[in-house]
Parts: sequence; C-alpha cells; structure tokens
Amino acid sequence: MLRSSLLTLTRIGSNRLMSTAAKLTTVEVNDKTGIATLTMCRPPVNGLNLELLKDLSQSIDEIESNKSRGLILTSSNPTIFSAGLDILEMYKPDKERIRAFWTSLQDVWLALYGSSVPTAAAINGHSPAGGCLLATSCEYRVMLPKFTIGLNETQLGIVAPKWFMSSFLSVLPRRIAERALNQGRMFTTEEALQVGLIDEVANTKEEAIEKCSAFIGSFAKVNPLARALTKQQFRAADLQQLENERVQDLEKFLFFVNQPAVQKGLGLYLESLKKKAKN
Ligand SMILES: CCCCCCCCCCCC/C=C/CC(=O)SCCNC(=O)CCNC(=O)[C@H](O)C(C)(C)COP(=O)(O)OP(=O)(O)OC[C@H]1O[C@@H](n2cnc3c(N)ncnc32)[C@H](O)[C@@H]1OP(=O)(O)O
Repeated sequence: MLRSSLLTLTRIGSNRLMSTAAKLTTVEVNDKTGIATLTMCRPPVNGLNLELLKDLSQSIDEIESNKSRGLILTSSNPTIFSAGLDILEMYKPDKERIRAFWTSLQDVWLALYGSSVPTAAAINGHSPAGGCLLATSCEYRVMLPKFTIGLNETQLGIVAPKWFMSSFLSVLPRRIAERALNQGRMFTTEEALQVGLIDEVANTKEEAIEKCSAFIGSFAKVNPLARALTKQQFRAADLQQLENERVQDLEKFLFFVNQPAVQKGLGLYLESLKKKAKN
C-alpha cells in the first residue's frame, strides 16, 4: 500500500493530497467521488525521465491499492501534458541508466494500460509521442483546445515499438492509426476529436477533470470486478505480448537507439528544440 514513512497526507477542501517529498507526481483523492487525480509535475515539459517514470509507477500502484474509484491523469504545466520521453535519456546514454529507463517505461505502460480501475486523461496541453502513449493507455481522453497530440516518432527518425501501436490501435481505426504513425502526424485538438483520438473537448483543466470524472462515474452501477475483468480481457493480448517479450523489447530498443544514425538524429533534434526555445 502507501509508503507511509515518506508519505505526507494533506487535506485540500474535499481532496486528500498524497505526495512524497521531492516526488515528480502527486495523487489527490476526491473524498466525494473517490476518484484519484494523478498529476505529473516535472518542469519544464514533463519529459519522461527515469525518475518521473518511477514516480508514475509508484503513484499508479498507490491508486490501485487505495481503493480509488478511478484514475485521472493530468499535468501541473498549463500548456504541456507531457513532451514524451526525455530525449536526454536516449542521447549519449549511460549504459545502466538507459536499461532502467526503458524498463520503467514498460512498467508504467503495463500498469496504466492494464489498470483495474477506470482511467481517463485530462490532456491540458501538448501531448506528443510518450505523452500520447500515456493518454491512449487510458480509457477516455478530454483535451483542451489549441494543443496537439500524436505519435511523431518517425519525424524524429525513430520507430514506435509495437506496444505504443497497441495503445494507439485501441483508440483509432487501423487505417487512420497506420497512416498517422507512418507520417509521424501530430493532430490538433479539433482533428483529434474528429478522428476519435480524443473523446471530448473542454475549455479549462477543471472542466476536463469534471468530464473525466463523469466518464468514470458512468460505471457507478456496474459491478467493479466484472468491469475490470472485461477491460482486462480486451487488453490481455497486448499486455501479454509485452510481458512475453520484455527482454527482447529492451534489447531491440538498446540496439536501435545506439545506432550512430539514430544518435545523430536525436542530437540534431535536441539542438533544434533548444534553438527554438531561445527564440
Ligand atoms: C523492426 C522495428 C524495430 C523497432 C524497434 C523499436 C526500438 C525503439 C526505438 C525508440 C523509440 C523511442 C520512443 C520515443 C518516444 C518519445 O516520446 S520521443 C520524444 C518526442 N517528443 C517530442 O518530439 C516533443 C519535443 N518537444 C516539443 O515539441 C516542445 O518542447 C513542446 C511542444 C512539448 C513544448 O513547447 P514549448 O512550451 O515551446 O517548450 P520548448 O521551449 O520547446 O521546450 C522547453 C525546454 O524543454 C526541452 N524539451 C522539450 N521536449 C523535450 C524532450 N522530449 N526531451 C528533452 N527535452 C525536451 C527543450 O529543449 C527546452 O529546453 P531548454 O530550455 O532549451 O534547455
């Protein structure tokens, strides 16, 4: 259950805030609805590095074990849900750390995509690549206007692994998913709604959280065990595939990311991001 030695429990209105010192995520449980909001808080862009991934895993475990009625994933940044994987973890990587990094990403995906509680993403900002992976691992997505979401990996000269595709395919028709992935397409909020990559649009983060809560509330009269087992049956083949191939998936990733051409591409991409940030 909760790691009580490190845990601080604060009450904000009807919410209980559970967070540990120096954590990159917070978990707030609404006492009225019993729904937990899991917030990513790693400035500047919620880049998924090893530490954020570990905190995400721990927070998902907490929510699973504290009998929350659902999980809403969101961001403390007002314009970015998550910039995806922290490219600094993959560029000129440390040998041991990059293994732990990828393994932690696998852990987060298995826990979120396979979660027994209903899950929803309040996408309150841009959500490229790994950000889109997190959002599409949830069962429902509500997004704010004027942001973008998608799997842009091919634009960076990298390849989304099969399990990224599984999440994408659980939301989009195959033809749209395949074309978008091949193009590395980023969808605007409006486009994402049109193709079904998101379920609803909200004007504020609060409204997005309300809509996510309403989705989770729609299961109020459904037997929780029957609901969880049904969801897990839908997702079992995808989850099992990664479980069976975890080691090979890690080795494939390490081989791929260490290719000189991939390293060169990641270096150039980082430079372009930094140049853009300066201007
Ligand atoms: C046979 C087949 C085999 C298959 C094998 C498979 C093998 C596996 C291959 C590997 C797969 C790996 C999968 C990767 C998925 C990913 O998630 S990759 C990451 C992709 N992310 C992006 O492309 C997003 C890039 N960022 C942006 O577009 C923008 O930053 C933003 C829209 C998110 C935010 O814009 P803005 O608010 O204007 O902020 P910026 O000024 O751009 O950025 C601020 C600051 O953050 C740095 N930064 C941004 N994103 C990242 C990132 N993802 N990683 C690290 N750092 C990032 C940016 O450089 C700025 O830094 P400075 O302030 O200049 O230091």
